[in-house]
Amino acid sequence: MAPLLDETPVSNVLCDPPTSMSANSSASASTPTSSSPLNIASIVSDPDQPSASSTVRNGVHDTISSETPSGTVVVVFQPGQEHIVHMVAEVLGKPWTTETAISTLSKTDVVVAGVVTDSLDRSLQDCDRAAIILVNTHSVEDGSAPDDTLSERCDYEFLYSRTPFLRRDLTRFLSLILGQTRPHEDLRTKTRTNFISTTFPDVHAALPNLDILSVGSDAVEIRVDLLVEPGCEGKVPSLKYVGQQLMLLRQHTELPIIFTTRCTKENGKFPMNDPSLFFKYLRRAIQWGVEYVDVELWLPEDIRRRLAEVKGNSIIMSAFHDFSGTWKWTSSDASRIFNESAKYGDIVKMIAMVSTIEENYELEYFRSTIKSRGSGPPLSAVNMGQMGQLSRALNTVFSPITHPLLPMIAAPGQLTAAEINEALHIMGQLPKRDLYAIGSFRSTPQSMFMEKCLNELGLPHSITCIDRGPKGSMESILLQPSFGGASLNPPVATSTSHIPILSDAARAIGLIDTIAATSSPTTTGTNSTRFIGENAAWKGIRATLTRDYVPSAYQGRAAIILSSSESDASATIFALRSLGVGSIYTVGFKAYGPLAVGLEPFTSIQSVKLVESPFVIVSALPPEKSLLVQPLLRHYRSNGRASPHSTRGKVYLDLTSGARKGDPLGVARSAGWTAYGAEDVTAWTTVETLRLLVGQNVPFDFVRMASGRSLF
Ligand SMILES: O=C1C[C@@](O)(C(=O)O)C[C@@H](O)[C@@H]1O
Repeated sequence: MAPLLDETPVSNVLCDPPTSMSANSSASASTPTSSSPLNIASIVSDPDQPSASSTVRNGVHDTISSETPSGTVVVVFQPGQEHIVHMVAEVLGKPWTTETAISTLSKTDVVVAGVVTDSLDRSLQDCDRAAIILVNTHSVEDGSAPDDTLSERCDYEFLYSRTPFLRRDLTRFLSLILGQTRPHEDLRTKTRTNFISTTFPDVHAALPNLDILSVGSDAVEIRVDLLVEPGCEGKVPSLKYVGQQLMLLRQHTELPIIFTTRCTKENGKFPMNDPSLFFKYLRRAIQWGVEYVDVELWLPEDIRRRLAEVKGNSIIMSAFHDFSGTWKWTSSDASRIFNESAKYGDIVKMIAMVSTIEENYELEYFRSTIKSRGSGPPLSAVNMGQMGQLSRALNTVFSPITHPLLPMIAAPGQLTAAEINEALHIMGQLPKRDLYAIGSFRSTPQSMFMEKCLNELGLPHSITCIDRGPKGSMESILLQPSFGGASLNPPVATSTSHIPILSDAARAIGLIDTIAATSSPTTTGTNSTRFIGENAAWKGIRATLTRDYVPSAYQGRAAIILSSSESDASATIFALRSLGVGSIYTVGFKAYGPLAVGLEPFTSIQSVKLVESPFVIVSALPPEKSLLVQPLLRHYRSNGRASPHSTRGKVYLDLTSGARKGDPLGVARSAGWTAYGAEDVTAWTTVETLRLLVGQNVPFDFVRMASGRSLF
């Protein structure tokens, strides 16, 4: 048997990572052995804070979604590419082995096992196939493609090249295939969703503008049929080429991808004489962990059913297009098509070419009859052609959009996100709102950025930056009749008057950083607007923490939070609890609010030394105290002898902003931590804030690019 990394007996390692130990427990094998000096006494709070069970997750019961994957993840790797097995284990926060008899492993708890391609047959002997998730991994760096039979044998396939994006792409892939992130769950709750139909023959051409292209989009469509493989012009691009193109696209956008093989009869280039070709490509897309797969309705039912059976965590978009110009939304065929699509589709897309404006009204009537059913998959329906443009503004579910920077439009009559918003505004569907960035000078750059986004998206709203000023001045803004929402930096307490409704997160955290407008229908048929106090910061923290680790990597693991006050730490506590962390040890503050239960304050240097190695440390210290975290980072450095590699201290998040003392991020990186600064959290939080304020998606990469390294 190949040794596990730390040479711990296999029986000890093939089990869940150690659960948290109380600060009062005596030292054990998992106690860090590093003897770095600790000098944090000056920030340790009084020991009178009662401690309670770390399993209590009050306030966040609705947000926990970090299930541990069930089954052994077997990573098939090419000779010489063992590093990919380590990386999978890292991302999952699990120990790994290159144990070759999988049958013995699958009876134990979750573990990552690497199997080199040549020994797959031997390794799988007597193995319960249902107990393992077989992931083929293949480096495309040398231009090669995986062996087709090997790909087909595996459940999933990860194509990679050694770029700075590899880790992030792997995390996203694993999170999706293991069901730990479900992007569609989030998108289905949005009032409107758009996707950008890219029409590039080669994804490379899209990369320089991808960030700007996808402002206002919730997903990116790759039109596989429009890809042109060099040397194979006029032919269906090979799976090898498609795989590389998809990998490239996914490495450059955090948005979910829609994989489309549009047929020749429906304005695409995929030949229709061999439906099994569609199955092959779409099945492979599912194996590649693509979030949305477009399955055309004309395909034989057997193919559609089989795709639905193997879809895993991908979402099937059933697609029907009619270009005849004679097809009618009022015909009985419309309902028949919807029902047939709904058999295997999670979303039903119906699109027809029209030549009169009335056909948009007919579509709206059809839409309302489908809505009135109250169940079944959502309908995404638009008309093509200039006369159909109205329907593109009225459709709310995954509206296909274009952008001036694309080489061509994907279908006649397509509009940009800005055009749709402008049309909605003119029709009275998107009234102008006065938005505010309320706070200190810190909110100015953020509000300037938001203003640019409003312009880019063609939104009619205004945004005004104002200082919070004396007590009561904010309240007077909230009472203005044209008030349309606000971002608050710094956040305000949930007790602030005139914000009567709170989200669950804001209530638990005790802070509001966004006031969002929600409109709901009244009994008289009109819409009434209400304002809700939200907290976007915790989502920014969670999104940052799950960039390089899947959510379950945090489950049951210890965390340390350093802060000068409970309020500076509360969004972090909430985010960590949403990831199901184990014990949370606190340094520098006492907690009394709804999130206090289960926190264990470090009471002395001794208690720091007695607890298990934390998986994550978050510092929310003010700049003048920022260096106080450095001894902890050194103490729990990642080369501690006692823990296996894949379970030792991992993530350091530094929420301190402004001129600071010391260089905690530098110290963390050199001590082996994956370290993030406040800028990442701020960018993710801005994504969430824009979504709450104006219901539009502005991708993280765009925010990060536009904000530079130091802005807001
Ligand atoms: O299904 C659709 C919709 C579409 O045909 C349109 O009409 O905008 C554009 C296609 O790229 C996409 O796959």
